[in-house]
Amino acid sequence: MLEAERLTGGWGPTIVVENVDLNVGDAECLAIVGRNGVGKTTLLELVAGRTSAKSGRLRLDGQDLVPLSIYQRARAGLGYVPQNREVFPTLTVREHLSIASRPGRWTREKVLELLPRLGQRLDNLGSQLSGGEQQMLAIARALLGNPRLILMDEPSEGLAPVVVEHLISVLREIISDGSLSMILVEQRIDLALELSDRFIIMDRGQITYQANSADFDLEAGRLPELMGLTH
Ligand SMILES: Nc1ncnc2c1ncn2[C@@H]1O[C@H](COP(=O)(O)OP(=O)(O)OP(=O)(O)O)[C@@H](O)[C@H]1O
Repeated sequence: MLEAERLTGGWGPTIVVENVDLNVGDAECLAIVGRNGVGKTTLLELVAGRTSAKSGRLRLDGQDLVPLSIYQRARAGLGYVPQNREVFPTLTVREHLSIASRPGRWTREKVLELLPRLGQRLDNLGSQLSGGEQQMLAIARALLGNPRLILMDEPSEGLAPVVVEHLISVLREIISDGSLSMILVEQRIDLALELSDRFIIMDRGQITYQANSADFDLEAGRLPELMGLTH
């Protein structure tokens, strides 16, 4: 459903992501892991249209995304849960949810069933939410747009262990629902492998390794070397 071919881009004149080939299938979860600063967020931002590609091809269900704006890409079926969550401090939870809503399988009722805590916070402002609640709101907002593909940037970052446990079960439910595909950028490798079908390792803007998540033996201890942490 998503196909990137030799995707290259970055910020201003700086190339951060170079010649990346990426394929995500229907209802597939692809995890992206790698050291800090290797370009994982930039890759998601290139897909979402928050920065433009210098070269390469990018298609969603056969539709060329390259000429489309951020909003057109959202309408074409891309959802985004950004690393900094982008919750508006002066809008209520209810307002966040109604702005995001587009018709489809993920209705407000279905989303609040998955995230009941948000249902109790509907009249609270974004600024009154905990970090975990803000993350759940960012996920709820993306789901309500009824995307074909959801891009998740480090959802577990900064969350307390008990909240991460809840997040894992929420992400598992979203994936097993089978209605969308996911690209998950995640620092927690154990979590990335547990949730994804396949994973890729990025280093310095390029894909340096990929494998099926279920086949990868974390205990074998090859990861630091594969991630370029040993030199
Ligand atoms: N919005 C932005 N504007 C300008 N430069 C950016 C922006 N986002 C990232 N960069 C730069 O792109 C390079 C790659 O960073 P990026 O955030 O894509 O890596 P990452 O692998 O996601 O790292 P992290 O795990 O720390 O989030 C860095 O040099 C960073 O400073």
